[in-house]
Amino acid sequence: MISLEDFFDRIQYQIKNKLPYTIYKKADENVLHSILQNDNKLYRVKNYSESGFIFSLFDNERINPIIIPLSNAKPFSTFFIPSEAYDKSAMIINEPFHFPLRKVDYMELLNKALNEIKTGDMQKVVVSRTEKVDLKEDSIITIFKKLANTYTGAFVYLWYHPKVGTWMGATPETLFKINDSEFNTMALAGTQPFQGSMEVEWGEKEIMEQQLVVDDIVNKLNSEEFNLQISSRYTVRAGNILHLRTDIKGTLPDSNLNIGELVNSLHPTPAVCGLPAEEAKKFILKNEGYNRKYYTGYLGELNIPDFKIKNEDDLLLDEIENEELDESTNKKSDLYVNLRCMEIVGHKAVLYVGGGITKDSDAEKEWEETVNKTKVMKKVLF
Ligand SMILES: C=C(O[C@@H]1C=C(C(=O)O)C=C[C@H]1O)C(=O)O
Repeated sequence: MISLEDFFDRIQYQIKNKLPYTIYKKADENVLHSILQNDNKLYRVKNYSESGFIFSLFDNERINPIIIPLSNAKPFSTFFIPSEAYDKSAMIINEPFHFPLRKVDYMELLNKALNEIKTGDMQKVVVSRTEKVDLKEDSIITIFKKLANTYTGAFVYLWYHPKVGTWMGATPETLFKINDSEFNTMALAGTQPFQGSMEVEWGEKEIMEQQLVVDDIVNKLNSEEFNLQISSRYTVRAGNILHLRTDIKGTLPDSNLNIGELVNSLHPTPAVCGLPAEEAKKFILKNEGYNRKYYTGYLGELNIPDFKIKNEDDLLLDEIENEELDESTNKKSDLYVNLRCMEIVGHKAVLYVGGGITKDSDAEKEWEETVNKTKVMKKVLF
């Protein structure tokens, strides 16, 4: 472990020298991890046997994820105690939208999606939009620290590559985790604003929308082979909003399982695309009117040695050197869906937000949902 100051000095070095890096903090852990690339090349995943931090587009059919490979990068970790865990009250942010997307355009997209669902074969489609805001704070490190302090229950990350750009987010959604033969994932869908209580009622629309995600994951995984255990559905909080969540866990049927195959069978889940997936994706690419890029893609650790740094007791661990990563170290993968994220472009942030549409959706409410989702990012920007 290195000191917090040393940790951020090393990040500043990367920024100054335009070298790729990522910083991230997992949910409910008090450790910041970083992986700092030694050169400025753009590496891509070849066969998912590599170790590193991966970053994938939503539309990943023709292009493999970017990787910051441990073979050309150094991982560092530091102890980090969030100083401002999220407040108990709902967040109210009254700020003008600087570059508002015309609501009418989004309403048109929502109505088109609804119409397609009612007249065609699609059961669900997730549509989305962007919103551009001016940054008041110039330092992305400061914004990242605020994000990590505020959303202690999320996977919070900052990612930079000179050939791609800067992305940051606080996502509540796991694509999957693999530790040895243990496999964990979740179905997260359905949204309502957090208004001070977790004891809330969910409408039929949200329950059905989330159940579609559960069923789809279970179908794709082959329940018996994975020996799946499925939790009951419960409410989780992600900042100013609540979601429905089901945990799904199992055992990998084959220790040589190709992670790439698993990724490609699960992504994109109906939580970010729709059902049937192909039709929903086609609808999205044709009608959304902008490029999602890495929003609703996936990101995180691929085959990373298990450093077992989770709390203060592990502080004695020394800086982790690449030399220590031998074949016998247990390797874990921990991948997330890129939600509640933004792209930093100059002095502006492009916020990405969306929501699932089913036959029972109300366009006005879906618009409101995206407005609420932007507040997750705006809370740390204003
Ligand atoms: C698409 C997003 O979130 C997804 C859509 C949700 C919904 O429609 O209720 C809920 C959680 C996520 O699975 C987003 O945050 O942009």
